[in-house]
Amino acid sequence: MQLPSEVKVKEVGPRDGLQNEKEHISTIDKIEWINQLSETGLSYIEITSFVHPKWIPQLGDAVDVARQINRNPEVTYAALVPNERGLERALEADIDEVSIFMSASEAHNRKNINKSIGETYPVLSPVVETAKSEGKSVRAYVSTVFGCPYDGKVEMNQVLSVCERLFEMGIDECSIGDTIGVANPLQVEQVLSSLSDYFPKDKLALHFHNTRGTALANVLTALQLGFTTFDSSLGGLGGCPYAKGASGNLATDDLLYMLEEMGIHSGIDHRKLLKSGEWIQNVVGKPLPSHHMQMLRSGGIHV
Ligand SMILES: CC(C)(COP(=O)([O-])OP(=O)([O-])OC[C@H]1O[C@@H](n2cnc3c(N)ncnc32)[C@H](O)[C@@H]1OP(=O)([O-])[O-])[C@@H](O)C(=O)NCCC(=O)NCCSC(=O)C[C@@](C)(O)CC(=O)[O-]
Repeated sequence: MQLPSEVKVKEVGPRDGLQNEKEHISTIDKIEWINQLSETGLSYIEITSFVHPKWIPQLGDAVDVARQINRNPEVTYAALVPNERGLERALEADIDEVSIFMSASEAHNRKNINKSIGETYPVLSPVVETAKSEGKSVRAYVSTVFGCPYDGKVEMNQVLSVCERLFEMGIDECSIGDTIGVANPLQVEQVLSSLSDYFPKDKLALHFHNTRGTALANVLTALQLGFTTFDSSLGGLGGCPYAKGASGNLATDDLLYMLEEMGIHSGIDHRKLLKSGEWIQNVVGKPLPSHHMQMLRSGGIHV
């Protein structure tokens, strides 16, 4: 089996993981969690979101969180930004990387950001331009690539067209999202083969959800095709509140186990990561879905 020797894992727990939590998590706890994650060897953490606080109340403290964390110079601190107002707040908070986002399907795009796909480009284009002129790198998410909770199947041409427009704007990386966890390895192979006909593999990341238990199988397929950047959330926390049925991101702890056992280096300390997973599990006050968190709870492993 042909596999890369090294991958980059992008931790999205503090943003994607927490955005769907109903119970308010205090700003102090968010900061403490990000500080812990910053010492695990992760090189990239998406810490919050500068969307409208009415749409995602849990992350309404984005500026305070971003300003008060301890910045480890080895870590890139990123945040979601939907528009120029969000960018103003992100720049005020001195975020390292700006993550814009939109969907490959019309219905999810509208439910999530209140605009059609066509109306979204002119909103995002000045965000990319200003962010770049301020010296920030920009990543884009394309959601619902493998299926939409409202429109169903998403045509590959639509995915390619959205990615092309985003790269034309000047983004540095595009994260391909299985927002509702419907993808399977065969589909991943088909979609990634098409994408790599048009865009360099090292400019694409994979953002899988484990809603139906297929996330790690999808990662393995992507690894075999030479993709090396994966988004994940510690403990499997997370999901998009504007996609019905979207649950659990691919869990960083489970991903890391598989990578390590296959000899693929990520630079992350699994034990420190699990300790931090136990800590945030106590804060959110409910069992986290990852396999490693289940094993910790049952006493099958200890940290
Ligand atoms: C995009 C909007 C803002 C449009 O929402 P809108 O209501 O259409 O906004 P608007 O542009 O019409 O502005 C209305 C008011 O909101 C203010 N406003 C406008 N923007 C902001 C802002 N950024 N921060 C603070 N305030 C803001 C703006 O200033 C204005 O204030 P007023 O003039 O009325 O006083 C809204 O729909 C929104 O915030 N949506 C975000 C929803 C969200 O975060 N969803 C979860 C993201 S997860 C995801 O997408 C999937 C992903 C990335 O994880 C990958 C995957 O799994 O596929």
